[in-house]
Amino acid sequence: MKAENIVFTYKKAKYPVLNGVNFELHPNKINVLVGPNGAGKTTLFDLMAGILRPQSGVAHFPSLEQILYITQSVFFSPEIKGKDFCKFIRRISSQPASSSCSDYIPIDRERERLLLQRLWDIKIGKMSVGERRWLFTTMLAEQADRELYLFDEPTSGVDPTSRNQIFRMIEGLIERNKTVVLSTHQLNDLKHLDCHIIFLHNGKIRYEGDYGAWLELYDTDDPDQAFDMITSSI
Ligand SMILES: Nc1ncnc2c1ncn2[C@@H]1O[C@H](COP(=O)(O)OP(=O)(O)OP(=O)(O)O)[C@@H](O)[C@H]1O
Repeated sequence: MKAENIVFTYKKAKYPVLNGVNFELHPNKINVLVGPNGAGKTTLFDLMAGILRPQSGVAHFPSLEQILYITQSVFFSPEIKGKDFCKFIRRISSQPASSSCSDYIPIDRERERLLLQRLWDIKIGKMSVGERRWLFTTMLAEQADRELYLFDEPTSGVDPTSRNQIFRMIEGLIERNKTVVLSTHQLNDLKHLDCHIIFLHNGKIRYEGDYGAWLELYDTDDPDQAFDMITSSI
């Protein structure tokens, strides 16, 4: 799965957001899209999902039926409860919807089972931002069987324990040979993960490769410093 020389300009915009973007997704690592606010990460997700089409260049990604794309704002009625959401996701994945909370998270993931139990009878509108994001990301990714998973900032607003749970779930997808791309501004979270970094800035990919090699390139062990250096040098 790769992008070749993608150029994309929004209608009425003076300049292209993406101006000759090339990268190739790594099948066995967590692909992480990094870049400053407004760099075009969400735009690139929309292009990978086929929601937007490039003005030129070629996007080699599966068709939308083979993609699970969890955007920053998944909308569900605030009136439905955690359990209604879980059952709904089961039904649209053509699986029987169980009324038992414990059927939705494997038995060895005790903390996540407790969290789901807590959210089971709470309305989505009354959950915190982080609780809602954890529920949407975990349930959708666990139930849907796709080739490519796109997560736009899945851990934003989520506490460290739940962020870890989301990363464990993502590692599980990779073990099942799924391709995963996520975006994040929390670069320290990536330290202990096997990541393929795709760094987008000023319309182009400025770095693509291993997370450790990226830090070595900037002679630092602080990813925020490497981020600062890459964005100030161009
Ligand atoms: N629908 C749109 N029409 C016009 N311009 C847009 C549209 N959506 C985004 N943009 C512009 O395109 C640029 C890239 O936006 P995008 O949301 O892809 O960035 P991002 O890297 O995801 O940012 P962030 O890290 O803040 O989420 C921004 O300058 C934004 O203002």
